[in-house]
Amino acid sequence: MGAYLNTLTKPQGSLGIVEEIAVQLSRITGNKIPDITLPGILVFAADHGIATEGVSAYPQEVTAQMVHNFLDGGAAINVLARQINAQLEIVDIGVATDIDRKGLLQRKIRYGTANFLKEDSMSRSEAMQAIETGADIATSMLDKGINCLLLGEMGIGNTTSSSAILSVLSEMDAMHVVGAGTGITEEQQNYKKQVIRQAVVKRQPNSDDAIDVLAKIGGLELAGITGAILAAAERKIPVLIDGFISTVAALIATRLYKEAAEYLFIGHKSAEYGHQYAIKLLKKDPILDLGMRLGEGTGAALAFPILLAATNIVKEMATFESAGVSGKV
Ligand SMILES: Cc1cc2ncn([C@H]3O[C@H](COP(=O)(O)O)[C@@H](O)[C@H]3O)c2cc1C
Ligand SMILES: O=C(O)c1cccnc1
Repeated sequence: MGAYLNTLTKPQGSLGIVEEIAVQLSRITGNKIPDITLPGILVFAADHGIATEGVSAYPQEVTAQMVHNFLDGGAAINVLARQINAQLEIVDIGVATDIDRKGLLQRKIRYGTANFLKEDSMSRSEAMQAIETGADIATSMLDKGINCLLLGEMGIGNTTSSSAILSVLSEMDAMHVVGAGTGITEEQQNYKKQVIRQAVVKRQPNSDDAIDVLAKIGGLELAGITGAILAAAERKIPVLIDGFISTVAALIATRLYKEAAEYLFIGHKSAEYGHQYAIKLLKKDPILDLGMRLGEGTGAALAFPILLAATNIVKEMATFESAGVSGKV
């Protein structure tokens, strides 16, 4: 693929990272001209018991309210999904209340996680069920012809769970992995760090056992994303990851199946403080850096046109030979 890119009418390497993306996409799909024209977005929604510790700027009920907003088409991810003609599915994998709405994929494992400062977020079997659910839903999306998977989440309190997981997997103190989430003050961030430190000491997640980490301090939507990544990797389908939370779920996926990393693109660099360390652990460079810190899959949806551009370059550009342009001297 690299050699073919050098036959196209441009100075060698001049399309920079777009060329690297083209190479990775062709490696993933096994096609010189990868087809990613049917993007699908999965947004996993779930609640977090840790939200009762006052670690978010918004109350827990916003999770369910945003699910309604997703189904009504009014959230940021709806706008961006429409812009790229992506199929968008919303999954209730663990919202704390029942949501009876047409169009919602109702795959609730439990009514939110437990407060992991006091007890394990969920049982090991619930964590595994949530991973399987994510894999199942992704597989049925791929069965319908989706050839590029974009992943997002909604869950008030989930930056606390993600930071806790990252601190365990990176062996870094909470100081380095905690950020403002939805916009908490510095004082609240200090408290969030303390909560994470205490919870990790109490829960003792085994950093060599990613399922144990998910069960003890994780979230159901994170587990869903992990499962969706594993399913896409199995089908050799590229996956576009969003921001901090979904990158942490991707880290879990690569701990379960190292080769999953090959299928991943990080859509953007989140403004959430710990994201830089999460992407460093994954050994990936984010595509965009727009100062965003939203989640929902928005950074993935914004990066998708860059992936599409990489495939169109390969598909449509003339070669030096076909265009009669002189090559390198
Ligand atoms: C209205 C609204 C829409 C959102 N969409 C995504 N998030 C993002 O913020 C939450 C994580 O931040 P924290 O850990 O501070 O609660 C997640 O739901 C994430 O998806 C939202 C948050 C809010 C308030
Ligand atoms: O980067 C993210 O995904 C993110 C950051 C802050 C809040 N919600 C999501």
